[in-house]
Amino acid sequence: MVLKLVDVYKYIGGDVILNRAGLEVGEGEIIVVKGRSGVGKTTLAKIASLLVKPDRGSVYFMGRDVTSINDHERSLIRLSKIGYIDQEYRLLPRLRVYENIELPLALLGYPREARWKIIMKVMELLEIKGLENRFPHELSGGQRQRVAIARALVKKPALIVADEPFSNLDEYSAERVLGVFKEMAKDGTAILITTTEMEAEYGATRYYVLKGGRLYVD
Ligand SMILES: Nc1ncnc2c1ncn2[C@@H]1O[C@H](COP(=O)(O)OP(=O)(O)OP(=O)(O)O)[C@@H](O)[C@H]1O
Repeated sequence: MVLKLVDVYKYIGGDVILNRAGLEVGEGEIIVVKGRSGVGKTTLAKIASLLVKPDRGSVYFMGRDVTSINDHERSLIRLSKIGYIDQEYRLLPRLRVYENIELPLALLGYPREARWKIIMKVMELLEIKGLENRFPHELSGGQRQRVAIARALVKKPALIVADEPFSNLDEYSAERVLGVFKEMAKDGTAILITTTEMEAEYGATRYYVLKGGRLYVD
């Protein structure tokens, strides 16, 4: 199992957002969490990507209990093993597209030549080649979203957590991104996707619905 959440609770401003939520994502699996707006999908995605700690419950990553590890260890795991696609993209505004996508590879010490090859391949797959030298504010919403996706994919993480990754994409681009996720799953990557589309059919391994703080298998 790549990721396992057990009896996770999260309280925000006195409200219980996650109420004994449990979830598993195995190697090569695509898991989709559906839920209406404001139900707690982003909160769940942040816990799944080790950005946020649950108030109660346990988080296991690659067989290890990571619930209480320190921030430094948490950052190292996130940098090397987890690709998080933020709903708001969070591209660095002063860096060009190429530099944004390059950042995780640079931090992981990939040599320049190898970085270039990997980045060009991923940009081609996501159909954003040619935008290398733009700044994030010079992109459309859908292009920004794909740059954020590219940045999460280049390091070939063990787990991808994608928080509403298709929300700004047209049908064609969404299909294309889903195709890339499926290829990565074939290579063993575990993928967790959230969506507000309650009828979504992504050819996933398993669907959950998040409701009242609980996750139900759909
Ligand atoms: N920092 C915060 N302070 C106060 N309330 C918050 C905070 N972050 C989230 N919430 C609340 O927690 C609940 C869950 O938010 P979350 O962003 O996880 O939902 P979501 O399902 O991802 O929503 P959406 O589909 O609209 O993105 C919401 O009611 C939200 O208002």
